[in-house]
Amino acid sequence: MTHDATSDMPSRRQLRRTLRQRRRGLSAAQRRQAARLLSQRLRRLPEVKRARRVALYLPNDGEIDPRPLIDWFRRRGAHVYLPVLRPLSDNRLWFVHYHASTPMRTNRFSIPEPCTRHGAHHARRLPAWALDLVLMPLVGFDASGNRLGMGGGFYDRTFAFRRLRRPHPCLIGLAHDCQYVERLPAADWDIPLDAIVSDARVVRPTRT
Ligand SMILES: Nc1nc2c(c(=O)[nH]1)N(C=O)[C@@H](CNc1ccc(C(=O)N[C@@H](CCC(=O)O)C(=O)O)cc1)CN2
Ligand SMILES: Nc1ncnc2c1ncn2[C@@H]1O[C@H](COP(=O)(O)OP(=O)(O)OP(=O)(O)O)[C@@H](O)[C@H]1O
Repeated sequence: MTHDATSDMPSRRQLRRTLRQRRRGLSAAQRRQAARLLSQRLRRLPEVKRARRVALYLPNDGEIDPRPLIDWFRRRGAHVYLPVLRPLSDNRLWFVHYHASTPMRTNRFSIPEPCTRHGAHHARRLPAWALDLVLMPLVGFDASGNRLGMGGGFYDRTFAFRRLRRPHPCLIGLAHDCQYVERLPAADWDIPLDAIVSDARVVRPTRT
């Protein structure tokens, strides 16, 4: 009989369902407040202050909203990028420069993303390794800094190279604090994050 430390925990699928419901259940006022607190917390972190090329995301499915940071980054002369699903469906992400007049389209998950068909935007596309900082969405996080995502493995695949080439880019998961669980069942392919920041805490992973 096989036995492992995660066998008595709810499955990743069950956890995803519960935690996604939980974040979607927050009121508009709670979301606004959480986004404000998150932004204040992030602005104090040295790796955030230092970053020149930053990827964030447009919130979907109750995710905590990183958009209050966009103007702050721009004022500091940093460039902001958004994830774009790579065509040919290899389940990896590209990052495309994002500003007020960036042409957008919705991807197959109905999330808006910069439209890369627009010729001028090809040049504004960065591979993942060229970023300084990636603020990534998550569904669940735990005290050791493990991350549970939407289940597509997009971020895991895109940043798999970082196992070999640490510490660049810096990876920070963002969450509503209600997405915290004491212990997540980790998977072999999970990429280690440098920190997870919520409206109420900063988790620095304990493993190296
Ligand atoms: N805001 C945001 N952008 C992101 C991600 C994310 O998690 N959040 N991603 C992080 O990887 C990538 C997209 N990955 C996603 C994976 C699954 C679903 C999702 O909603 N799945 C639905 C089924 C939707 C459908 O098939 O039409 C579901 O599971 O219920 C969304 C995004 C890239 N962009
Ligand atoms: N580096 C990788 N190479 C190949 N397959 C991978 C890699 N990372 C993850 N996968 C595959 O992707 C699938 C989804 O992974 P997982 O459940 O960890 O996604 P997630 O981290 O929750 O999602 P996301 O990163 O999109 O937010 C798994 O079936 C896994 O086999």
